[in-house]
Amino acid sequence: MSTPILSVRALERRVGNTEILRRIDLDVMPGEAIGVIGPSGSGKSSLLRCIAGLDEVSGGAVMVEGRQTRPGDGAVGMVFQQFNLWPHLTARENVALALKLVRRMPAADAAAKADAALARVGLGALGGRKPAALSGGQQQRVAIARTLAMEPRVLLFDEPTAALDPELTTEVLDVIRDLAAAGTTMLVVSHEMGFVARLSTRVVFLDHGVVVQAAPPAELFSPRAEPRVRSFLQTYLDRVAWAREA
Ligand SMILES: Nc1ncnc2c1ncn2[C@@H]1O[C@H](COP(=O)(O)OP(=O)(O)OP(=O)(O)O)[C@@H](O)[C@H]1O
Repeated sequence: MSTPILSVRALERRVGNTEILRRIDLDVMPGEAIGVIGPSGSGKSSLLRCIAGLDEVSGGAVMVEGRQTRPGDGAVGMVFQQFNLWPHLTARENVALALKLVRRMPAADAAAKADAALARVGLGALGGRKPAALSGGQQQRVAIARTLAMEPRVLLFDEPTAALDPELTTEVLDVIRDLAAAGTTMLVVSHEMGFVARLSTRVVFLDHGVVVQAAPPAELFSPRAEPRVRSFLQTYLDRVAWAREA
């Protein structure tokens, strides 16, 4: 029996009187891709941000490989909706920056590692370009390479395609799918339901800061799913049906 790579235990986040996350428990096995879905405001981003140590938790624990995570330990890496690349730096320099500043890696080693990370997202030939000379999809792939280069044990994606024009989402989703196929452990928050259904080993449905159901996609995306899950997913099916008719 393998042991979880990520354990979330009774995780709570409160801001004032608002309970944002209520005793979340989640064990993620090595190589799992966990889709996180749920209504707007249900706590999806907060869950990822708490796992990454970016939001303060009010109770509980986040452990990676049995050790409680600490800010800056690099155990968890996160990719955001916004790419946040430095406009004056090339793709390679953007990826290498944290390797030099945080990991204290010599410049030549950091550049080589950045090139390897860019190659993994299909941008091996574009390391010398600045963000303005890249498409939105390519910029997001640079942001993914930047996170990969730090070699986190667990990768978190928070709406990675939400800032992209629809025609640019596929290339980013393909990169995430390839990383999952290569055994990267990941949690993905996305409204791309078809992608989540195909990618995930399990899908977690959050509502009001509570895990309503966590199950393989075939169970969650089925008529037997918990009623709240079903009615949420129905809105997506309706939208697809509407688009077909339009
Ligand atoms: N710093 C904060 N202070 C107060 N309330 C907050 C704070 N951060 C988040 N919230 C609230 O917590 C709830 C969960 O927010 P969160 O962004 O995690 O939800 P979400 O499921 O990711 O939503 P969406 O799909 O719209 O991005 C929301 O009601 C939000 O308004």
